[in-house]
Amino acid sequence: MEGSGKLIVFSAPSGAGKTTLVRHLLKQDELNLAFSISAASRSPRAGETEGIDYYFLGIEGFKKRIKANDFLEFEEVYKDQFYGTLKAEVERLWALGKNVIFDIDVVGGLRLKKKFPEQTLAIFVKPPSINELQIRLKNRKTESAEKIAMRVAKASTEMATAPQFDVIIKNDDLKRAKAEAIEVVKKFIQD
Ligand SMILES: Nc1nc2c(ncn2[C@@H]2O[C@H](COP(=O)(O)OP(=O)(O)O)[C@@H](O)[C@H]2O)c(=O)[nH]1
Ligand SMILES: Nc1ncnc2c1ncn2[C@@H]1O[C@H](COP(=O)(O)OP(=O)(O)O)[C@@H](O)[C@H]1O
Repeated sequence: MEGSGKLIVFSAPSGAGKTTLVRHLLKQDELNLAFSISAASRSPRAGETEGIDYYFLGIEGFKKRIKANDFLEFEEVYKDQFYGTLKAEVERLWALGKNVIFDIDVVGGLRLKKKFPEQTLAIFVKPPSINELQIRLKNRKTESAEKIAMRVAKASTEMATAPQFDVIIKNDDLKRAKAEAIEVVKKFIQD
């Protein structure tokens, strides 16, 4: 797969604030970004829309696409919960002349960086602490206590991958983190 667009990857433990930062960047027209809509094996949450937040394939549908070699990368992010980037999605956005921005897990993020080393800026969003992650996920009210525990349990291993990323943005003060995100992405796109 080839294309001239750039890839901006945001990875972090769940609750660190990637979605918040990515949404903010998408509002900056001068960055010419488009969001890579991932495929997911899970069902939509309240407020999520098919083809906007994810392509919700269901577990069987997802496995079919794995067999067909349709993914650029995919991961079983949590037990029995698959997420992945479809090749066709990145091709679609490159064809529109866009730089593509991703909200994906740390393993997927590093895999994309390896596949497209020159074209990719891999950003790790670092939460102030694991305890703060738990508080944010509780406040977000989208996950059951069990699912929060599962996400928090994974956070330490994910935090250990931070040094492999090109940039680490600490998301303590959100306003500052947003400004830093714009600055690093702008610089990468202009270079
Ligand atoms: N490898 C990979 N991970 C993804 C992809 N899309 C989403 N994820 C990750 O899957 C995890 C779960 O996403 P989600 O259920 O929306 O939970 P949230 O992070 O708590 O909002 C997050 O860590 C996402 O970054 C993808 O295409 N590939
Ligand atoms: N700097 C911050 N301080 C406090 N709360 C934050 C901050 N950044 C994000 N949040 C909140 O924390 C929760 C998790 O953020 P989200 O962007 O959904 O994370 P992720 O996509 O990494 O799981 C959301 O409810 C969000 O509004």
